Amino acid sequence: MAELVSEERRNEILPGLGVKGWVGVPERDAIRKVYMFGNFVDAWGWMTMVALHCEKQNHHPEWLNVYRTVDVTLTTHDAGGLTDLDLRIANKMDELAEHFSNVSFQDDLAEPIACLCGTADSH
Ligand SMILES: C[C@H](O)[C@H](O)[C@H]1CNC2=NC(N)=NC(=O)C2=N1
Repeated sequence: MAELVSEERRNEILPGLGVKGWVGVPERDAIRKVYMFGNFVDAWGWMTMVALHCEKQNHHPEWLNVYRTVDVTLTTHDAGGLTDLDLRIANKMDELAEHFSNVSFQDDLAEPIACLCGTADSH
């Protein structure tokens, strides 16, 4: 089974994801990003590309689409928190979003990603 990301690796990786709009989820060992695409078709197209990738990896996001926004939460249910699978999928999501013009992310989400540094120790 995939292991929770170590504190050392969190300190190394999470700040970079934070710059790209990923935040921590209150009370959960999970990361979240709200993408805003140019329109619904782009949002859905991106979700389709991501879904095929996730199915291949057998690792699936919690996500919600409303019109041109996609609110994504990543965590590994089997492990009860963040694993490398989540970090890899987060990077893949950002990479696939680059195929679209006029994409942004919501940057006023509450919880800074740094709050997840060290969370692995408490499990
Ligand atoms: C049986 C199957 O491998 C598991 O249920 C997979 C499927 N996709 C998953 N996705 C996520 N996000 N977490 C999991 O623990 C998980 N487990």
